[in-house]
Amino acid sequence: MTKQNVVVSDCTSPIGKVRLAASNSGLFSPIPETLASLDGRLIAISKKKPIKRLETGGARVNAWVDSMRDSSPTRTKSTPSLPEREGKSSWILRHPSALENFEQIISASKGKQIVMFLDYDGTLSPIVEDPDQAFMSMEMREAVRDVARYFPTAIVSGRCRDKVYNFVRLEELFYAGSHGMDIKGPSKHPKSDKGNQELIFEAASEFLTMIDEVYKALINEISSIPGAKVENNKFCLAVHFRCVDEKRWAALAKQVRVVISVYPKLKLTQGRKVLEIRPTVKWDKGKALEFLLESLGYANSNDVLPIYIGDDQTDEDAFKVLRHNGKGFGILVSRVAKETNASYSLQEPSEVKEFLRLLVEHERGLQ
Ligand SMILES: O=P(O)(O)OC[C@H]1O[C@H](O[C@H]2O[C@H](CO)[C@@H](O)[C@H](O)[C@H]2O)[C@H](O)[C@@H](O)[C@@H]1O
Repeated sequence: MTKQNVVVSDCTSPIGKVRLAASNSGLFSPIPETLASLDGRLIAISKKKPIKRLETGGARVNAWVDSMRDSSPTRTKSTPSLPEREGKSSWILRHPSALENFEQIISASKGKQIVMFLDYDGTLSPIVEDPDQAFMSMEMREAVRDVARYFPTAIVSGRCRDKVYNFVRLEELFYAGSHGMDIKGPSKHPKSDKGNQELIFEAASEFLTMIDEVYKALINEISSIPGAKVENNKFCLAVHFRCVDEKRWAALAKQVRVVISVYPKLKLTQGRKVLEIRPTVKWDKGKALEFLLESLGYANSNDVLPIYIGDDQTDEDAFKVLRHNGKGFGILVSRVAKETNASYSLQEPSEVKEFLRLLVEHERGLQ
């Protein structure tokens, strides 16, 4: 790989500081276990399997490669076709379509303020090989813009906040980048209890230098692996292996783990064909969701219905918060059945767009 393959960050410097305690949580990644049916399609059911952090031995590397292989399950030839399957999936019964159950969601929102939380990659934009080309469609952008007219709306992404803003380009939204560690609100938002004061929050400012250091080390280390990319997401890093030959995944995983093994305050997690390096702060998309609800004046309120739509493992933190608080709904975007704390499901970004449109239509009908 040449260094031109390396994605260079366009992120800016820190604004404020919030110090949080470090945690040493373990790593979990989805391992497909069995197959079931989802609306007539074959689906692999994933189970979380704990993986110990930062060990670089052979068995551990194999475990990592297994979970890397399964981090974005796709249908293969060995997968039975639609008619080959029988029976109803218990998964789809537990996580029914948010489109087919739209009325149920609407009736739960009666007398409540919907607050919309949207993940970016795989939710608003389709998954593509080049992370810099993950554009959302004009129609999706319109749908998000319309939703934000009626409901406070936040984009919650693993990406650097500036980068995700550059993809979405809607000033009226809240943006939580770096998996929620970097939050900025619109300069004016009537619902915010901060009034017209701009909302800015950073959960891991003290890690900026470390992340930058690791970024440089990783660029150097993985430059020999064709297709590998490091993306600087400001408070975290993403090492992409979507374009790396599977035979090289073990080498890549090992190199990444060797680099971060000298940084005990960083942890390694997985997303869709991506290894993510994050500070061990107790902050995630779930905390960002709570923070934003509080900023909007809805802490401990029963008058709010948060809806969070996301496709990835890191979105589970937000789904968990909603489930735990018994308020609002998580909606998982996935074609395959996964262990999830989401209440509903949607298959792909086009269904997300449809769902957003239905919400807007419904709200317009009320006015
Ligand atoms: O929280 P998200 O907004 O979903 O961000 C998670 C990661 O998304 C991006 O990577 C993913 O999408 C890429 C473009 O479709 C794809 O090439 C990659 O394989 C996916 O993992 C983003 O590039 C990462 O920085 C984010 O952490």
